Amino acid sequence: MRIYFCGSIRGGRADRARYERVILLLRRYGNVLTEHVAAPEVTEHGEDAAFIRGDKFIHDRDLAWLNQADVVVAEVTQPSLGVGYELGHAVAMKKTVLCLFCSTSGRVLSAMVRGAENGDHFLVRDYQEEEEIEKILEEYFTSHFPTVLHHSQVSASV
Ligand SMILES: O=c1[nH]c(=O)n([C@H]2C[C@H](O)[C@@H](COP(=O)(O)O)O2)cc1CO
Repeated sequence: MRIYFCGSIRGGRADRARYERVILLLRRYGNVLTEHVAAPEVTEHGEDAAFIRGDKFIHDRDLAWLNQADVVVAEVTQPSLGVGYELGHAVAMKKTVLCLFCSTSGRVLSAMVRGAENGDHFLVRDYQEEEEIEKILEEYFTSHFPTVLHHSQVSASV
């Protein structure tokens, strides 16, 4: 199972540590293609600040990964143009998408994300506390990918 995780980078890094926890949990279900989204060395300037390969490289690489992905999981609390763009492409590619939104953040999620919810291939799940994410993911992968081998023996320390 190839998982494309989306989280804000140039939109702001306030939730970076949360992305790290989500990625640790996602590893139970498959290979996370975009682990760099949670990397502490990736600042709000983006990866390019660290690797100097350019925005075109980042864009084309990420769309190729998105194309390969079996599922897209996005943490959408911190608004991000890049995450919105990825979600639009994911819908166009007919990917299965789960968005996670922290309802106690004081933010209101974009209608273009909340309104894309269709009860099936595009879901938005609200949580109040980070601790709820583990259960949300477990329920999601169990119901949407019942045949996927759960790597539950791999203890993700979160
Ligand atoms: O350096 C980067 N590397 C990268 O992979 N991205 C992708 C992955 C993230 O899910 C998303 C973040 O977009 P933004 O930077 O607009 O917040 O875009 C975005 C950037 C910087 O825009």
